[in-house]
Amino acid sequence: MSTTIDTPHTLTITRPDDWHLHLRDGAAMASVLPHSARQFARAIVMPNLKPPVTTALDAAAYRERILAALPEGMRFEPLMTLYLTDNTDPDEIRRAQETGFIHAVKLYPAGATTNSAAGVTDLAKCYKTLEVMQEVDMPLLVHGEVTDPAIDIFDREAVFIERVMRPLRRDFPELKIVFEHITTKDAAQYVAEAEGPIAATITAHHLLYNRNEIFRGGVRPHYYCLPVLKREEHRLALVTAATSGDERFFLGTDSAPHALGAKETSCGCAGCYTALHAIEMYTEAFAQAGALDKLEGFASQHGPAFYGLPVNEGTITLQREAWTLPETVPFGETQLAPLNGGEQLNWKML
Ligand SMILES: NC(=O)N[C@@H](CC(=O)O)C(=O)O
Ligand SMILES: [Zn+2]
Ligand SMILES: [Zn+2]
Repeated sequence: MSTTIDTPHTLTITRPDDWHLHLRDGAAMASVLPHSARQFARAIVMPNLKPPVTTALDAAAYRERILAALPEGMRFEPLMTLYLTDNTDPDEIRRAQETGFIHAVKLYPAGATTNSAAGVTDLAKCYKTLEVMQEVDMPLLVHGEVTDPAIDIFDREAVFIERVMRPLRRDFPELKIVFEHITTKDAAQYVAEAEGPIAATITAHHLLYNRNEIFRGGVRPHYYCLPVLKREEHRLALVTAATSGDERFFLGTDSAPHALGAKETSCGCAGCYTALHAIEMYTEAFAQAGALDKLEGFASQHGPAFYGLPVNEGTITLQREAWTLPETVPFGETQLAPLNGGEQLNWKML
């Protein structure tokens, strides 16, 4: 770790939010929710449940289950999303907008990632719905990878920009878009240079690790997520974007819990569980870049500005102090392994 001698020992920032989070449902959700609520005041909650959250009614019920699972004394506001399908009714967008608690609609290209089978097969089928989203100012959140099996897995994000993102933004120039969990210099550059209402979330693991981590001394399934970790040059471009102070880039953990047995198997699920220690991971990444002064903007200010929400009241404090993460934590009836389980971290939230 290259944390230098003049790095401060404590850092206090406005309480952050997580603009991309998987909470799952039921007992599993009840296990992971307190981890996010410890650090974040709010989170954009992904709708890729089984079955997916496709209507305002589904989202209302899911929101109630989340609030009911929140431990006494903890405060946390789930910002709900809808899962876009080929058949999403444009009127559903108006209903969602009227709720006040649905803040975005999520595009999963069918087959691109975990629980995306019900996703969009052809964006042309969604144009009427996208028109209404643009009209009512409902953001579209995008898992930006093509699903064409002929495209190398490491190129799927860059190809998505050309095949999907550019035509989409040409046809809907006023539609608010978040390019979720960007992993390449291509995406960072595209967002930094694009005109109009586009932003990107960046995960802590894509700031800290490159693809070597998946194969360090053997296959390490807990480092496998989608979009998959990329080369070092891409990681460096993400660090540059996140620490630039550019309002278009903000925090989204993409913490994606899967039971231990679903990760450590012959065909393991995609997803890194980072909700346990996300803000400490981000702090490490910003400290390594000598950019701790840019963390508050990225973690606490740029996201609310994009979504048109107030910045949180209250603060959190991080201290430079070594602590060891548990190897596993409960996950409903079973266990899950957090990323970095059993390893030491350099920062601790007080
Ligand atoms: N990121 C992942 O690898 N997995 C996510 C889905 C997603 O965000 O693409 C999940 O739901 O498990
Ligand atoms: Zn995704
Ligand atoms: Zn995700």
